[in-house]
Amino acid sequence: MTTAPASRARHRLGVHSRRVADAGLLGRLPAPTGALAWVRDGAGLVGWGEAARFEVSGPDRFAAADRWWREFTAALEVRDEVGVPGSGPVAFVSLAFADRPGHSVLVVPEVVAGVRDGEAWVTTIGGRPGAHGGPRDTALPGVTEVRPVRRPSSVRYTDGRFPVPAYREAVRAAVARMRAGELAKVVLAHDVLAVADSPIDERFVLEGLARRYQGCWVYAVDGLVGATPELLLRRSGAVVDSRVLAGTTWPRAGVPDDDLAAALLASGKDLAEHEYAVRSLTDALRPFCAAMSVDGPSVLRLPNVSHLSSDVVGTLSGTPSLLRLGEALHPTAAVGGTPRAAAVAVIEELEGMDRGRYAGPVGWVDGNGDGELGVALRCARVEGRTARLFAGCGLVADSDPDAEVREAHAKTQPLREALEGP
Ligand SMILES: C=C(O[C@H]1C=CC=C(C(=O)O)[C@@H]1O)C(=O)O
Repeated sequence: MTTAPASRARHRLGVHSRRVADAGLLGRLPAPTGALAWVRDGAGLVGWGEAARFEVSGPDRFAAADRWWREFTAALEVRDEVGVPGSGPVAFVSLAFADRPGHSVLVVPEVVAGVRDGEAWVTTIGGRPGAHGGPRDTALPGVTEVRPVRRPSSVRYTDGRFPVPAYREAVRAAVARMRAGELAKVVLAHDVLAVADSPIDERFVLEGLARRYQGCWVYAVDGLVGATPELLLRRSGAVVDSRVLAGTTWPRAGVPDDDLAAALLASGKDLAEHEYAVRSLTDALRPFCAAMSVDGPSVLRLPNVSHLSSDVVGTLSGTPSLLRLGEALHPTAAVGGTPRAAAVAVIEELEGMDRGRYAGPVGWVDGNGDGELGVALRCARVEGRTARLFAGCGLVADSDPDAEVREAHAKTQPLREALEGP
């Protein structure tokens, strides 16, 4: 299913990026819903309004999104006074994990506020060419008021479509299949439903995540809100980089963090999980690169969990767009498994739920094909008073179902905290 872009996109739209004073990012989002964000430690992009939207599903979703974005940007009249990745036209991206049923979306905001290397700018998209304010404008276009951020006074939790007891059984079944040699690794996830007493303000969740999960990419696209520590791929011209995570431990009473980190680095099970994930990424990226290097694993410490982490950097040999590179890489064995096709089939069979955009690529692309795509982890799909939280764990032949249930619970902590507030 492909939805045509808004009819406005057929006319020649104006895009204007200009420098402004840095006034923060998340605090500028004007409304409780419809937030667009990709922010890490105060830098990144936020957007609001909708100049155009593209929706697609199916195995062709990356290519269709890429084609639509190229056509859309080719028809724009761009005045970019900033000239960095993320200035000029930008689309926020959130793609489905699976080929089916899946629902992927690109949203082009009317206004984007960006911060990069201490430099701030605003981009307006969709006005008549040349109609935007000049450098003396101080008010942000498209914003009449920033509505106060609301917090729910209570949140309760209830089963999602794939509750914990069924998840534990699915983990057991997957482990049996791996012991029988059917596949080497698979990542199984489950969901939890949070129900608040009032409509959830996406900005409240984003701000809570940004405060507690520094070093993570805090994101919101079309109601999917989260803070991911994992970067599928960033493209800045000819340079690409990725942060691969797999292999996890979590705080336990009486065990010093340093001991947990040392045990993680020495755990054969976690090192194997990690190695599958790194290899899936590097094998898929290598054909596009003239050079590539891997640094890791080391331990990435977050407030709720610690992960084995490797950073991959490559130099592209051609000029594939970020979306086309994402198509080759997704899903890595950090969210799918090894071999990929067998793992995806086992996920579909044993989870029996639609992951939606959880564990899919999320982030932004610009008019040069640059951008950042994270792996949509530690997230919730927010709709009115409900938020559907997702968490998954990489499994290998010697995984323990009870430990995986505890690990998945630790991975929902960021969203539970952000929904409930301080
Ligand atoms: C699938 C998730 O995490 C992945 C990323 C880091 C570590 C993982 C692990 O150790 O299982 C998972 O591969 C999730 O958070 O839902």
